[in-house]
Amino acid sequence: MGQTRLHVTTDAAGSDRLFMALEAAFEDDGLPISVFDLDEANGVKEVSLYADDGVDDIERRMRAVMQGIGLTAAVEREVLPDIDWVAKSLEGLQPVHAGRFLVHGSHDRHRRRPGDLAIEIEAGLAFGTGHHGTTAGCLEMIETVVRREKPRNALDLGTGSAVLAIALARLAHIPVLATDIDPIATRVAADNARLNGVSRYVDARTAVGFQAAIFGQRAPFDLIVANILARPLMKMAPDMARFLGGGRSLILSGILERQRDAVIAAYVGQGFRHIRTLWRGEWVTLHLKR
Ligand SMILES: C[S@@+](CC[C@H](N)C(=O)[O-])C[C@H]1O[C@@H](n2cnc3c(N)ncnc32)[C@H](O)[C@@H]1O
Repeated sequence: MGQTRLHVTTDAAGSDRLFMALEAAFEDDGLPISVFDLDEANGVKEVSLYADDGVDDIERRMRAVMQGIGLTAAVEREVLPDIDWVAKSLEGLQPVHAGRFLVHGSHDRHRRRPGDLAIEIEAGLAFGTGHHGTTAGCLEMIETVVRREKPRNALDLGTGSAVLAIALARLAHIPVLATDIDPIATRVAADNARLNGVSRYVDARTAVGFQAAIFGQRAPFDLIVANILARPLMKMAPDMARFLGGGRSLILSGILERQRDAVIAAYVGQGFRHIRTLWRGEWVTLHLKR
């Protein structure tokens, strides 16, 4: 059966509140939630929650969440076709440049230019085609940090398609532990590492946060990159401090501009200092050091 998208149209302030409230309410269900600009000039946004089954119950809970934050708006449904829509949507996507990196699909191999560090990402079920501001921000930050610090082992936590792990491997030729909570993402990550000729560097594993023995075995890391979301990243601050080597760099993304100060504060509390912020749309990417 296809997936159902439950969506609500609202203004910018309403979409922020709804996104956060849904994130909190559905955290344990692990349902994807997204915010999309319907009309950027007029601040009209659409918040979507994707459900595979139990849609009536999820819609009821979604309405209760909206009631809880005093948001009155219609919840609409769209049954998504049972086709590989990710593949379909990627067919039309343009390659993305971020620093020296070029992230592209197989159909755009001919558009690589000399000097590009090309990363080919096949259409798949995992997040990370380079088009999102958080991925592009991380790619840019990775280029700067790797050039300056020459890390010798790295961790990409929340690897998705492995786009960042592949970038690290291609640029620095170093072992990268690439972990994700989602076993499908981990499988896609390993496939993409193979496709890009870096499987000897990229070790894709399934793990929730830092809950696996492999982290202890591979630590301390010279560089950690984590593009997840602000709240889980704040919770992980003590573990990041534990597994990152002294004087080493951490790149964080998946953070909205308005969450930036809170995330920095959580990390300063663990002995980190803020080095640089990159803004991409409403998203920020942080470079921190310990
Ligand atoms: C925004 S995507 C980033 C993907 C890719 N790294 C990129 O930059 O495009 C976040 C990824 O983090 C994973 N994730 C979310 N929470 C996690 C957790 N607690 N531990 C490990 N992975 C997590 C998700 O499954 C998803 O693949």
